Amino acid sequence: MSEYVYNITGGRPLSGTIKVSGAKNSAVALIPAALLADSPVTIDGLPEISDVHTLQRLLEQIGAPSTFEEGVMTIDPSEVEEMALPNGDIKKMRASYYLMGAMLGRFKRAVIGLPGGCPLGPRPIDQHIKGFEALGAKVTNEHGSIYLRADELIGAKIYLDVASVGATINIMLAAVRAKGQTIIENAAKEPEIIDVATLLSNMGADIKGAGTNVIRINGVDQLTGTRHTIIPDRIEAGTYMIMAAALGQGVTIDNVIPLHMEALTAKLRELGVEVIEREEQIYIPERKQPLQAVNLKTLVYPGFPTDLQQPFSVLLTQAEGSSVVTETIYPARFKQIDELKRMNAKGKIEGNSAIINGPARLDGTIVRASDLRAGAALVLAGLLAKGTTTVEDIYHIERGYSDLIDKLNALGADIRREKKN
Ligand SMILES: CC(=O)N[C@H]1[C@@H](OP(=O)(O)OP(=O)(O)OC[C@H]2O[C@@H](n3ccc(=O)[nH]c3=O)[C@H](O)[C@@H]2O)O[C@H](CO)[C@@H](O)[C@@H]1O
Ligand SMILES: C=C(OP(=O)(O)O)C(=O)O
Repeated sequence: MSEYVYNITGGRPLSGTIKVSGAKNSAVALIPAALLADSPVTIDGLPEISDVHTLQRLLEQIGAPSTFEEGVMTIDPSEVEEMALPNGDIKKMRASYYLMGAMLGRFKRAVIGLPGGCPLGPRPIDQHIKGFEALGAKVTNEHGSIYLRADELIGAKIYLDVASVGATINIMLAAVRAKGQTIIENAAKEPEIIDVATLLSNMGADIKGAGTNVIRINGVDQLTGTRHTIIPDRIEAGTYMIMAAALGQGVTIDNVIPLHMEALTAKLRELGVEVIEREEQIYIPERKQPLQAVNLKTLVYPGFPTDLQQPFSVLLTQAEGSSVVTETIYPARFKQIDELKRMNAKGKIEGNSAIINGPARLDGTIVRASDLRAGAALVLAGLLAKGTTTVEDIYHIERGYSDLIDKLNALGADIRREKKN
């Protein structure tokens, strides 16, 4: 439960330039990765989101203090201690699981509580554990904490049953300090994995193939501090592209890597939206034609990202015809649909698909963000709706969007963060 809500007055067009922050899903791995160094690591361009602050507190607890100002964080891991992190902040986010790989790599031991994060249906970590075990760790679950213990870590060949982002990065974090070579097969290929591999390589690690489905890591004895600039957040950028497609009178999305956006760009064009790619920007001009229904399937990168499915489904409520959205990553990731129906959207869920019929004129009401991207979806619904929309449980949204309100209000939106009545 959150004390604050977003009150959104809908129907206002968006225009101007919006700047994307550093990627949440990189940030939450880069910060734990710094624990593997023997001297300070500086990361530039971090987003101001609660997941970053939560990690900062967790690092502080284990003796790695940091400073964080204007997106620049310097972490001093030189005195970090092997301490258990069973409860509290560890449960407030998903990616606290990266402390397992980082602590295992550094100390060959770790005790870390099971993570929290968005409730998207089952989110097992069996592939992370399989990887740690292959490297020689004994892994047990005791009273809700994962205990990892190894005499030494030894490189191994690990085939992931699913191309998991978290497992790929977590295994990489431990394997950079293992003896000999680790090969991760069926590795995930998301851009955030390349970003983490870049930081680790600049710290002295030997990693080849990040961004492909086979990653080879030769373990090293020591990693040292460095400075790294994070990649832009492709999910934040995508959220703004979708908002611009819905309500834009000419919106420039700045600080984006257009190559990372290709699946969304192609889908938007299919829907009837013009998308102009520039070097580090994407421009969405005012739409001159109605949106046409499209079908969509979420896939691992470079397919359509599951994290954009929920905001995109709101755009589909505005399209003419019937769209089918199929989730292959998290089959039950459709909690936004019931809330959208309360706002007059027409749709239903069948198995791992949502069928959305449009166009619908959305009406403002009180809705609840069940998770981060459902929250972003409801903000867009509120921007489109007639009257006022109140979005509750915004703490989910603030886990992943940096300065969302200021950025959107600067484009012409009317969103107020207010105490719940
Ligand atoms: C912090 C972070 O980066 N979060 C992202 C990361 O989450 P996360 O790393 O948790 O997602 P994964 O890539 O691991 O999960 C993908 C699929 O694999 C399954 N799975 C995963 C691990 C495992 O050990 N066993 C298993 O079965 C999951 O249930 C899911 O169906 O990637 C997801 C998929 O792109 C995104 O939605 C999240 O925003
Ligand atoms: C699911 C997400 O985040 P997390 O993995 O941190 O819960 C997300 O960013 O959409």
